[in-house]
Amino acid sequence: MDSSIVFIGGGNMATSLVSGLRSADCPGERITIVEPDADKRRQLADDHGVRTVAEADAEVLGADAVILAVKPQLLPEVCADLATRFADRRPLIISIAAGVPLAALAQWLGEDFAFVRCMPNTPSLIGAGATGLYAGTGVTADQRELADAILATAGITVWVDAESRLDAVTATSGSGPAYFFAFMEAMHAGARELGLDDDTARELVLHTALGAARMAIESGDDPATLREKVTSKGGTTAAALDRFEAGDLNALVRDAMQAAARRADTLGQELMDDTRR
Ligand SMILES: NC(=O)C1=CN([C@@H]2O[C@H](COP(=O)(O)OP(=O)(O)OC[C@H]3O[C@@H](n4cnc5c(N)ncnc54)[C@H](OP(=O)(O)O)[C@@H]3O)[C@@H](O)[C@H]2O)C=CC1
Ligand SMILES: O=C(O)[C@@H]1CCC=N1
Repeated sequence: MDSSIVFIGGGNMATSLVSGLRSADCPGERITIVEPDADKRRQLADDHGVRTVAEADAEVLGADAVILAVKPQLLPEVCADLATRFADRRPLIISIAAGVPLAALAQWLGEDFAFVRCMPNTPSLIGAGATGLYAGTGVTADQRELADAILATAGITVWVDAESRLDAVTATSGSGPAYFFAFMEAMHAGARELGLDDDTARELVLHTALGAARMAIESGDDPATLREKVTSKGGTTAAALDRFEAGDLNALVRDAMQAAARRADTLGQELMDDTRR
């Protein structure tokens, strides 16, 4: 890829995406990270061979794509500042901020930009990410291709045809890694309680998670079929799954995901309300 890409914010997600881009042979000199923290700038430059700057100027913002990778709560202020720094060139703006609607970005940055809103996840760091994307009006086919190419260096990409679906993507794959990590934590604790030492418990849990995910992807069978294949009648798995059912695991997961989706929705609304005041 030879497009020039600028990240606003050099935190966890920007690092994950830069790592994907560099692994896909995107030249370091085509990537600029705007990050106020000097230690982070040094680390990013050392680890990934990219250009880093403390503040964006018109030259930096004259790139092909500008990726907004700061916390949603900082976006109104960051965008208001950026809006004064663009020259005439209008790069594609790609936002990875959870919950922030394109209407809010247009309000803060200006209506004359093309926007793609997306939701990546942290496994992007190792090229195993999953990203949902939505293209706002005015995004050209080339810009859509560029956004897809950038995010595809970090894993799979899926496009949704309604912006509201990104809240569902956020609740599924954006926050999703944390659900699986929480489950691993719980299993790790459970294995220790059953008498396994810490390292053994950890190794068994992590490789079980990896094996289950790989099998679900590589076998093509759906998870319900794979679950049934593990579950011998009257056996140990049935004993455990019965406890999940007694605790209504399905309802709990549904409820948790709905809470995440609702939070994505209210996060954006709160920011828009704050900046209208
Ligand atoms: N974490 C996740 O799993 C996911 C996060 N997201 C979204 O990604 C975005 C970034 O999240 P994440 O990477 O976790 O957050 P981080 O806090 O790790 O990164 C944000 C970075 O932006 C820097 N920053 C602060 N102010 C400015 C500024 N004015 N100009 C440029 N950079 C600035 C921060 O520096 P400092 O720390 O010094 O303030 C920090 O390094 C969020 O909007 C989040 O919703 C999307 C998908 C998944
Ligand atoms: O928790 C959050 O708000 C961000 C968005 C998805 C994952 N992390």
